[in-house]
Amino acid sequence: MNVLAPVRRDRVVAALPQCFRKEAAAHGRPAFHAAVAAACREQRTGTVGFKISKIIVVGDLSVGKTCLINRFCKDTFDKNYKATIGVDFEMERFEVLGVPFSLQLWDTAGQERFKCIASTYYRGAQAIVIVFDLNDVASLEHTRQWLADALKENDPSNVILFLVGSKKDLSTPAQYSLMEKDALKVAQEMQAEYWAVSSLTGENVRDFFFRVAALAFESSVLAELERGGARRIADTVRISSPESDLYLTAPRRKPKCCQ
Ligand SMILES: Nc1nc2c(ncn2[C@@H]2O[C@H](COP(=O)(O)OP(=O)(O)OP(=O)(O)O)[C@@H](O)[C@H]2O)c(=O)[nH]1
Repeated sequence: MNVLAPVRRDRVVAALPQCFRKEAAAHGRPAFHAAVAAACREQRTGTVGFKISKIIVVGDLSVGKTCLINRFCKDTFDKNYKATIGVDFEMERFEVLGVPFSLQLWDTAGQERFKCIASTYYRGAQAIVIVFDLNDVASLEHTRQWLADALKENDPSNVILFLVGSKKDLSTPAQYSLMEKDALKVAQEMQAEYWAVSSLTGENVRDFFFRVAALAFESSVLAELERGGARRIADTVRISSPESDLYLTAPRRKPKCCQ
């Protein structure tokens, strides 16, 4: 018996959502990986349809992590600041290329005194979203430390990274373009995909989370195909090497700032 409600029609992903800036994108492909599209068409996605993908959202206090999640999940915006104590999470169900896929979005505390509670929830993330305030250069500088802390609990070769500038509505175009230059440099250094959003106006918020869902889904299907392929080969010839076409995704190096 299916006890879950059907996926909302506005959470259906039928094509790969595009990146925000080509210079700092997880990949520049215009469409889903061909192997992923074929697996979905032929219903060969294994356990991916039952998977809940954990996404952690980290960054300095008051940069707008809670507002970002609330804008997407509840379409609300609160102008009053209420610190997150420890962690909180929201679930969002999607359908990607016809396959159900859920994101568990973990909102973590940015305040130093709650950080040790929050960091105990970092483990097992499929994507790390590091948020900074586009109007506060110190919050951008601190993103390297947030990434280093989050990677202590996760395998750097297996997570997708996003660097998100928040409160875009508060910066003038001139201020924004200056900040974006620095942010792109940091994103490239981290090998993170860069986005700029406003939770007040909603600008880019939906596009951003759709991209997160799509990339997490794509990497889950690729991992499933690799596992399936590896099992089949192990049954016969017992060969596997990173050069073989079993490895559909290139293992990512540890970001320079965390070496
Ligand atoms: N103008 C504007 N204000 C924002 C935006 N996003 C968040 N804020 C404001 O920034 C303040 C902090 O937002 P939160 O989402 O609570 O920040 P947080 O990062 O979750 O903070 P911690 O829980 O302490 O880590 C609040 O007063 C929000 O109203 C935005 O896009 N535009």
